[in-house]
Parts: sequence; C-alpha cells; structure tokens
Amino acid sequence: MSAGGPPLTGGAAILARLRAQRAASSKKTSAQKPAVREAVIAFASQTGTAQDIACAIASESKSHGIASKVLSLNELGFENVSAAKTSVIVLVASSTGDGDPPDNASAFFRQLQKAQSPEQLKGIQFTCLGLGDSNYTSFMHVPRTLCRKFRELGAECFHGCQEADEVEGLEEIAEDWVERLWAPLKNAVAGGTVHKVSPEQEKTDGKVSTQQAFSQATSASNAGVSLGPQSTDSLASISDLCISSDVDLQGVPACPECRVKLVWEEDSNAADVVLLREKSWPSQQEMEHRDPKGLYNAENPFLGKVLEVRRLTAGWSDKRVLHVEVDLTGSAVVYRPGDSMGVAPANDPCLVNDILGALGIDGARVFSVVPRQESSNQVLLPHLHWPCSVQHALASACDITSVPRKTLLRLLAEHCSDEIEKRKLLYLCSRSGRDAYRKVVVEGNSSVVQILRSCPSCKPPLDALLDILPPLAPRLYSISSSQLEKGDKAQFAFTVVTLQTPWGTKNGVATHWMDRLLSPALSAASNSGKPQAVLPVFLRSGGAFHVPDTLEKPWIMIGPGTGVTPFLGFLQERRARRQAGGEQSAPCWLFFGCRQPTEDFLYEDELKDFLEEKTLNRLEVAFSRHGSSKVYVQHRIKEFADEVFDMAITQAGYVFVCGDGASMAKDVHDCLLAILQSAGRLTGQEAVTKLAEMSKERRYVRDIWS
Ligand SMILES: Cc1cc2nc3c(=O)[nH]c(=O)nc-3n(C[C@H](O)[C@H](O)[C@H](O)COP(=O)(O)O)c2cc1C
Repeated sequence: MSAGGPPLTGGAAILARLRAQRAASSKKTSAQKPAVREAVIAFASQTGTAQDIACAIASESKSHGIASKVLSLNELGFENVSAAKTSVIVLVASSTGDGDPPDNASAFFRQLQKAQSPEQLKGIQFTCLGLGDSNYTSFMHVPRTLCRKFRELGAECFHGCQEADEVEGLEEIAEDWVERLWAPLKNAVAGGTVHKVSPEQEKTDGKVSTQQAFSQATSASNAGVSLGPQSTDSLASISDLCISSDVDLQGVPACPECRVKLVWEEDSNAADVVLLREKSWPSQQEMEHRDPKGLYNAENPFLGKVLEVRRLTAGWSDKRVLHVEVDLTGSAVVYRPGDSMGVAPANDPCLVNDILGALGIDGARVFSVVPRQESSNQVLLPHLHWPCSVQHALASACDITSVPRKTLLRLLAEHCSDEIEKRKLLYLCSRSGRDAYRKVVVEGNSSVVQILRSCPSCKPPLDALLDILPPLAPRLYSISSSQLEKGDKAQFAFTVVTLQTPWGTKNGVATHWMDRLLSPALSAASNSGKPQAVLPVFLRSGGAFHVPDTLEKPWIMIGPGTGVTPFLGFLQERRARRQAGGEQSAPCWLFFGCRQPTEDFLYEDELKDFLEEKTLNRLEVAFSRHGSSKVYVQHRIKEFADEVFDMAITQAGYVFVCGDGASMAKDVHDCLLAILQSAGRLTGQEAVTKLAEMSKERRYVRDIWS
C-alpha cells in the first residue's frame, strides 16, 4: 500500500519495490557497522559553489586524518541531526532568490526554523562558511539563519563562522577559512575540549574580516608562487594551455571521493517500466497533479497549458525575447506582482548525447543509487529520482552546462589517460593556475561537455560524475501580470540566451528549452500563435519586491531590458486598484532601457496605454544604440535628480530596481547615491546611510539577477 493512498499496482508497484529494496539494503549494512566519529560536511547550494567547497573540504579532510562525509542538507535530513549521530557539522551554505534556501536545503531549512527546543542540538559542534552577494537585500540570510538556529537549539560553534561575499572574491576568503579549519575540526572530531566561539568573539577572533582575509589570502598566494606557464592574455581555451612537465601544481585539491554506487537494473521488465514512465512525460497523473493550497515546486510542478506565445523583439534582431501566457486554472495558485514563475527545464539532448558518447555509455540503461559508505543510511542523489535511465538523469536532473568547479576538474583530471590533458586540468585546479582557471574556465564560460570535448582521453566513471554534478536548478522569471486583471493566467517574458564563447556557441538551458517547446507555435507571418504546449511551473515569492500597500506614496520603477517585466504586473495592479476607486494615487514613474525604438522596446504598446490613462505618469526610455552616444537608465535618472529626490526622500516614496545585478544595479545604486548628494546636499556617508535606511524600510527594493 502506498503511504495513505490506494495500493500501488503495475509499474508503480515495481518502482516502489525497487526503491524499498535499495533503501533496505543500505539500512541493513548501516545497522551492522559501529558508528565512527566523523565530521558531516553539509551544504546548501543552488548553483554548485557551496557544494564544491564542501566536497573539497571532505576530500582534503582525509589527508588531515579526519573521517568525514559530505551531504546536502536535504540528504542529511533535519531528523537525522543529533549529538549521537552527527556530533560535528561543518555547514557551507549560500542563499538564492531573496534570501531563500537553495532547493537542496529547503526541507531541512523549513524544519530547522520550526524547531524550538533549546536542547535539541545540544552536544553538536558546528561551524559555518556562508556564501553570499552583498548586492542582495537579504545578504547571507540562509547562513546567518543556520548559525542562529543552531546556537538557539544548543549547538556550539567550534571554529569562527565566516562570510564570503562574491563582491570581494569568494575563493580567497573561503580558502583562508578552510586553511584555519583543520586543527579545530580534528579536535572536535576527536571529542577534545572545544574552544567555544561566541557570535561576539567571531567579530574579532575566529572570523577575519572579509577584506582582511582577502588581502591575507592574496598576499599568501603571491608569495613565492610561480605565475604559471604563460601569460593569461593569450589564453582562450584549454588547447591554448602549454604546460611544461615541471609546472607548479601546488594547491590542487584532493580528488573527490565518490559517495555512491550505481546498481544496474538487470530485470528488463523493470527497466522497461522506468523507460516508459520517462518517455510518457507528462503522465496523466502528473497533468492532473493539484495542490489544494497552490503550493508547487520544481519536484512537483503544476503543468500549465501555454495559452499564448509572442515575440516582443523585431524579427530582424539578434535579440529574441518571448512573451508567454500560462493557464493556471484549477491550480489554486495565488500570486502577487513581484513574484516569479519557476520553470523546471531539461538539457539540450545533443549535449546529453555528447556526454554519453564521451563516456561510452548506453543512455537507456536503468540504475538505482546506493551509498558506498556502508555506515550511511541516507538516500543519496534524490534529485535523480532513481531508478532512472542514464539519459534521463543527464537530461533532466544534472547541471551539465554551468561553469565547472575545481573539484569537478580535479575528478576529470584523475580520469584522463593522456598525461598532457591530465596536467592541463590539474594546473587549472592549482594555486598557480588560478588566473588561467578564471580566464579559460570562468570567463570562457566553459562546461563539463566542453571539457570532455577538449580532453578526449577523459573518461570519468558515471557514478562519480553523477555524484559531483550539481542538480539542474529551476529557472525563475518575473511574472509580468496581476491576478486582479488576468485571473487564472500568469504571464512572463524571457530572452533566449545565446553566448559566444571561445569554445563556440553556448545556449541558455531553460530559455532554449522553452524556445524549442514553444517556437512551433510562432508562425512566421504573425509572430504569434496558440501553442499546444505545457510548462512545468511553480510560484516563487518575490519577498520584499512587491506592490506597496499604498498608492499614496510615489513609485519610481527602474527596469531596463526584461527587468521591465515585473513592472507590467505592478502597473496592471495599480490600474485595477485605481479603477476600484477609494485610493489617492501619488506619481508613478518608469525608467526603461533598450537598444533602439524599433528593435527591443518591450511592451511598448502596453506601456504607452498605461501612460495615456495615467496609471503611469512618466515613461523615460534610455536607448543604448540610437544616437551618437550610448545612453543607459542611470543617465536618464540623473536628468531628473531633483524630482527623484523629491519623490523618494521628501515624499518618502518607493524605488524598485529590477534587472542585471552585475552592472546595471550597481550603476543605478551609484547614481542614486550621487542624487542624494547633489539634490539632497548629503555627504557621501549620509547618502549611503539613507539608502540603507530606505532598504530596511522596504522602500528601496531590488530584484536583481547575475
Ligand atoms: C538568483 C540569485 C539569488 C541570490 N540571492 C542571494 C541573497 O538573497 N542573499 C545573498 O547573500 N546572496 C544571494 N545570491 C548570491 C549567492 O548566494 C552566491 O552567488 C553564492 O556564491 C552561490 O552559491 P551556490 O552556487 O552554492 O548556490 C544570489 C544569487 C543568485 C544567482
């Protein structure tokens, strides 16, 4: 019988039996083994950085004589955290969205937040490395919450927690912290007296300021270390690397240990059931999945029919932005403008075939996963939804396109039979190869597929590869509609991302997947159509990025490119509320930016309608390719310095910014600081404090992406 449901029959019964057998076999072995004192290295990671650092810590711990195992927080499970089972925990955690936990930590985080007993984690020694980006309003929300809750529940910190900010450079700060981790970790695992670190002490003791750590780390890495075999200026790809046999390979991490074994399904009937289930996606059952509260996620999405798809950019432009309308009828989803639509994508089948070819594996083979360590009773790699085929795991569950982390390169190096290829990959993981790693791998926007192409002798075992590849993360798109106007429909827009890299063209995973799915409906003549497609979707809250309760304070909205999309929803909401009457409305301005009027003026007609009916009082557009000089939103905002100051500060209005976090959000932030100084006569420090206050009062709110 399925838990609380009707008895399982046919294929479902076979799948349930396979899972239960694997789980039982790993439990049996765990019961036979006495518990060993070991450190649990637990990560919360959305795009793989925290996972990579956690894996590197686990691998290196062996050389320090420390037994350890590495798990995502969800794999660990909050119910398994206790002084008896997990006495020493090293947390490596990032945040996503607006201070949200990464998907592989969300269930753990939920349970941790609910836990109240001050004794629940008594006897546990922990430390935490937080990863974050100070451009985000909820900077370090997840790591800080983990640390606070662990302490509140009785755990003790054995090594000063550290925060590594992307803005200052994660790698150096993390390396420095890990370097200082070994002695206290060894002591904690040995059960020695722990030198407790209080949050206050961390400020001066265990925790080095990020700037200090940064300079320590960089000066250490510059001292007496070879600069590598050649200048990075001439480097574009791995084939450009010339590695001599005496190249300095110091700092190469230990090869990550594989945690899992794959158990191949030999029963062809059982394998066929799995293949059929994968082929018939979405099944009737998946199509009919409904949550009465409208709570869906990437694992259990709502399958929404696509009602409309329309191209928003000119047909001749190399920029392809598509508008999509999804039917949410029956889903019980309630969204607010500012929320995002999550979409669970799949990888390009050609890339999957490349990996299968490189590894020489039949994609139709079906497997289950069991832990290699006999004492482990965790369900590992749950995101694969095993039993599954290799093809399915690589297409739907693993991230095969993002920039490879050093532990992945280290694994690949281990499995190159060609000595030169191996040394190239080792060099990229080494301290002296840091600049080459940044240039070739990070800036070159490489991927595991591209590395396998460049190193044909590389044949990593599938179990180790599946263990190390991060889960394929869902993608989030700002909703561009309001339910007050659109009811059961939700709209969003996306740019089909195509990057030119030194290796060749690299396509955005989700945007190309949606483009492939939706394009048949776009007729050449009308550029608009009614597709018969469904999208697996779920709602992600926009946090503080929402329409204010009042229309009586001014709104300044800044959203170049697809950053304008949430403001379409804001304006629909505003129109509906104005039409309902009863609210005075203060001025509402929008600063939008695009290349040129005839190419990518997204939602031009809709925005002009809002303007005409006075839902929007001013629309200022910055054209970057229309005229003799490039004009961006911050230039247009500066032209209205006095009005912006009056609306935002004197009238205590709202400033919303949406779009690219790498440059636009920073330029706009600097522009606002300059306006506070010029129009408001504030000093530089007063301007910084003022914006921080506005941010705290949720009157300066940003939804930015990297
Ligand atoms: C969509 C997105 C949202 C993010 N939100 C936050 C946030 O709210 N707070 C924060 O400190 N960092 C935030 N970050 C920065 C990440 O925490 C940081 O890049 C981290 O290194 C990612 O680690 P991971 O690869 O393990 O997920 C965000 C990054 C992205 C891409």
